[in-house]
Amino acid sequence: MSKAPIPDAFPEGARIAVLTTQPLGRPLDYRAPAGGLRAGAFVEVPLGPRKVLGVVWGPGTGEVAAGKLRSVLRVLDAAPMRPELRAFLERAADYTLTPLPAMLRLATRAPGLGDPPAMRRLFVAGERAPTRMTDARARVLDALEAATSGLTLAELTEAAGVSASVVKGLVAQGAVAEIETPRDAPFPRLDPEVRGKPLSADQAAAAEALRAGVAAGGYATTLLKGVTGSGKTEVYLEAVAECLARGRQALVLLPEIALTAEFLDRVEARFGARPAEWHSGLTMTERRRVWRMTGEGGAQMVVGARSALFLPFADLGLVIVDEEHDSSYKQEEGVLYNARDMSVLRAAHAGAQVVLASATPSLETWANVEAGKYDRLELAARFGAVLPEMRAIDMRAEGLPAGRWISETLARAVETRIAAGEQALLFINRRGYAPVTLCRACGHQIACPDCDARLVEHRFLKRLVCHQCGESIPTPAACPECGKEESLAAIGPGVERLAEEAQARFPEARLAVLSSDLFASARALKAEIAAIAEGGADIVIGTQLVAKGHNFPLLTLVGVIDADLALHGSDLRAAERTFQLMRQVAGRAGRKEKPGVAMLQTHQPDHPVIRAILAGDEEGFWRAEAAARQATGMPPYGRLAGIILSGPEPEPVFQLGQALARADGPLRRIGAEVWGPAPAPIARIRGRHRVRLLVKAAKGAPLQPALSEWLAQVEVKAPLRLAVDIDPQSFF
Ligand SMILES: Nc1ncnc2c1ncn2[C@@H]1O[C@H](COP(=O)(O)OP(=O)(O)OP(=O)(O)O)[C@@H](O)[C@H]1O
Ligand SMILES: [Zn+2]
Repeated sequence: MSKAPIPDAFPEGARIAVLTTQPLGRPLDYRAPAGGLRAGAFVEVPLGPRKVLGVVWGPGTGEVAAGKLRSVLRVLDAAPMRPELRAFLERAADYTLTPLPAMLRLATRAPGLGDPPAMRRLFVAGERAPTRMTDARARVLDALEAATSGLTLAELTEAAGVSASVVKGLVAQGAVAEIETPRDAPFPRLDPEVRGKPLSADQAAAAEALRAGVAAGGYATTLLKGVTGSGKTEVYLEAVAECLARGRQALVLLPEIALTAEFLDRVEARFGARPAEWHSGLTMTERRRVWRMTGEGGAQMVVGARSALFLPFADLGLVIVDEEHDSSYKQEEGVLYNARDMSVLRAAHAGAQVVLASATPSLETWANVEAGKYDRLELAARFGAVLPEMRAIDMRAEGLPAGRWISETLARAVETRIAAGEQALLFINRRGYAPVTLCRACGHQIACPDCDARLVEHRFLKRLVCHQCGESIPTPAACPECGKEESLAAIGPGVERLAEEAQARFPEARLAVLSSDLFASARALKAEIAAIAEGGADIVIGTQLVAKGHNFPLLTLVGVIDADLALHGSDLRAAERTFQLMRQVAGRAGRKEKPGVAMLQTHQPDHPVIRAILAGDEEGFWRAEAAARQATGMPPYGRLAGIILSGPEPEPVFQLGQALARADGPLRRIGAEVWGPAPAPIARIRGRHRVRLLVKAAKGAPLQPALSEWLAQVEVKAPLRLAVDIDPQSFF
């Protein structure tokens, strides 16, 4: 049966369907305005008394009576949304069971995106130094230096925390200049012909294979697996070069903003200019420019966080997902999606190549390679360096006194490194000073009033902080339960406490503590990372922030304080996560001339996961892990969906869960099982009680339609809420 072609140009008066970002579910019918319009056009339409943004989705469906049909108010001056992106949004909405308008919102996150081109006044650094430097003036100059392009007066005063008169004063002295520029200028051209670094034979072979994929065009996904420090970045930049040379656009996703600074420098070295950036730290002006320029082809390359994959690329040819195993690619709030998986989906629609780069790929990706869905390229050796030696420190034999966490063996190794002018990293995956604050008099543990979680002491902030909701209280002097003074004791280590111990143990050493909550801004964090790379510290103490892709040339020793920490969760991925994290953090050691060592403090040196980490037997580890998941039908060999119900009172939440469990017919029909309802491991967050159900289905089962049918049977009325998490990564 052949379908009639769907027209994509509509004359004045034609009935069209417009999808808005309002929570209505489906597109609504409108009438095309004078001059007609095309499918994909961005429009403004009336909705009740309001004017809202929408996209022409296709011909009208006829659900609005002809007499009630309202006309499109205006067609916005923006490149129409391409069929590729519209199709992707529909598929992504179906896959994640997200209403289409919420998906559209992800793709339209730029202010004033339909405004006509205009000039505006920006402030940039001037030629001269200010006559007299003050704190306020220094902040203005810092803010200008940090901005990717100039800033408006409002952005500059906001970023620097100064009044407009400070800026005007600097302009008068020539230390700040005003320029008139088009609101949305194209980004500087990247030149793929600038020569890259000479590649090793392995690197060149992998780069050639990636180039060939890009040259062939069309969709394919390749895993670029390379040990830490093997030069994956250099290799995939060659694929970017090929893509740019063919006039198509490239997107590089990074898991962490703190990684972008170093990465942008490398791009500039390779292509002679900096690419566009997309992440939560952008100003509104920058956002709008990036959004428009990706749509008009004025941005050849975008480096960004996960939401960059919803940008309106004019011709997307390549997507790189760096550190593809990283759990931060899963968005855990709002629309629940995995940016790695959605990148593959987007690329399939756009006819683009995908490169998933990692030293420790996810089991999902490994399984897709095994199944022949993804290609695989391998970099087995470090570039100009050797892999670190891995050792265990058996903590049962160390006899460490209570309240101390650095073993003698590790401490001596640190001293040796410092004496040699090298750096050591002490790694603990826990923010704050101590995870538990306990009253020695009455045994009370201080908890968050709104969450089922203990408050974590942050001594640096002098507060107790809830890691679930972010609320905090000043650290009390007396027990809030029994009132006894000076009875509160910190139990267990966090990164701040470890720093305290290290300072006492190595009084001469210069310490740098890297934890996301110790930095007021992403910029301050980037500056600290750059300072460490240049040798500005002897000992780096860090959380998982330091495990990811940083290059610290002087770092030769990594000490993991508690390698067992993540091993024992009920989490399905506990083994996989531990393996990845330990291999990644160890991979920070010995990346240049001097060889490195990683020492893992553990109480279970014979645990199979710890042994696999030490032996570096990756294929063996993956095969064992895959076999275990296969035996239980767990992902990636089976499918899961989490249902999270919440509400201010526990009873109605449970009743809703029970109603769902009883009505499991649609799930049973596809052979799926439902577990629960059960209180969530964190049974209350922000005052809302939480209940979970877990649906498990066979790999090929039509899970989403069954879930839709199942969930449609119950009515979820405010204040109750229901969230669906397809392929859940977390189970809290
Ligand atoms: N061909 C090359 N010529 C010169 N330097 C190189 C080359 N390949 C890699 N390097 C250098 O080696 C270091 C490691 O490379 P890169 O950061 O690309 O590794 P990676 O595989 O991404 O590591 P990780 O997985 O640990 O993040 C970098 O400092 C990089 O500049
Ligand atoms: Zn809380």
